[in-house]
Amino acid sequence: MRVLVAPDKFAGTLTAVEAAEAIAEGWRRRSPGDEIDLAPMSDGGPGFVDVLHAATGGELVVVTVTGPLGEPTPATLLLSGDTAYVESAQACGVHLTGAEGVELATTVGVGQLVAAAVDAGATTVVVGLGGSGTNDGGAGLLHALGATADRRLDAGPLGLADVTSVDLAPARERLAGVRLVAASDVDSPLTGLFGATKTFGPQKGLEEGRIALVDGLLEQLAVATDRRLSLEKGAGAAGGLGFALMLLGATREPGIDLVAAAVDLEARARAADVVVTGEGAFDFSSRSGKVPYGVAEISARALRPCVALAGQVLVGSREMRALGVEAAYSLVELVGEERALGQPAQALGELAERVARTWSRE
Ligand SMILES: Nc1ncnc2c1ncn2[C@@H]1O[C@H](COP(=O)(O)OP(=O)(O)O)[C@@H](O)[C@H]1O
Ligand SMILES: O=C(O)[C@H](O)COP(=O)(O)O
Repeated sequence: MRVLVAPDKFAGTLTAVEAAEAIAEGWRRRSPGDEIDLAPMSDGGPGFVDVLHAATGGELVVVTVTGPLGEPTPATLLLSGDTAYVESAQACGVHLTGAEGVELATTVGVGQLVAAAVDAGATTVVVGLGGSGTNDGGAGLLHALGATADRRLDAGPLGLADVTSVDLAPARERLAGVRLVAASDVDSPLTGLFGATKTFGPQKGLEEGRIALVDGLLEQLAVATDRRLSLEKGAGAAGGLGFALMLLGATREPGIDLVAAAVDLEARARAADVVVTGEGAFDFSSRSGKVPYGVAEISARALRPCVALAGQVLVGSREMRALGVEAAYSLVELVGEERALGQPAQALGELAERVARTWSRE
């Protein structure tokens, strides 16, 4: 039988490519006759450029940008015809900010990446969003592309305090003739109960007691620019980078859909008998545009069952089936947290071997 293996990264332990290989390796141990098709995935977060490059080729160009806390940081553009793909996490990822950085961390480097793509001749720039350690409403990106304001746009959310006017014209001019796409992994609005700060601030190290203040600063940015756009789905992706890109005319596309189209996932799902997806933590946030949910949806369209392998499974079976996933299997449950985190590839292989016992017909 044929198995399509299409996982996301397991954040902090395995890239999507490593996860796919580990699953395949374990599956083959149990069912060596099965044909395995590897399709590592991304939803716009870490791995976005690698996964697209592996699937579609193109030229990789390394540039040095300003990291979220000001340090020089290498990042890679993928140039494919007149389209450039950039991954915001490379320039402002949570791995670059540390626990206390978020209030001062900036997305300047993401703006520099976009500028480098335009300078390289791209007329479409697709910005992958997700896995960020910043929460500046994308103000740094606006700054890097030439926008000005009566407060600092390049000093994280705290720099925005009492901002009342932002001149976007120079940034819009810089991008004249360029189509911008925000490939987002979540559909949160910029602010409020379901906004970037409240939902994703804590995972970036923002203290509970600071959420209202930082959310208020992003609200000031919205009022000074375009409050209506701040309510759009995806405006809150990557700490509000989605919003800043929309201010510059970007259209929003779920990153998972974009990657799935690039790797021709639906046709590959049709050619398979079962689809295996996965990610570090399979939780309810997986619902909003994350890889397992997107892969499950595509599998359903292809009339194929989809199962998920995850570091931790944090949804009940009813929610899981609502997500279109037939069964979800947990690394931590099989081997315990220490081994799951310490030997992730081996542990994932073992889990895949078990899952093949149930799902392989061999
Ligand atoms: N090998 C692993 N074993 C157990 N849990 C893991 C493993 N790798 C990652 N995780 C968990 O997954 C979390 C990250 O979730 P993930 O779904 O990969 O990314 P995100 O939700 O940021 O897109 C980590 O904080 C960790 O708790
Ligand atoms: O804030 C972000 O970077 C994302 O849009 C949500 O974060 P996650 O993809 O790391 O969960």
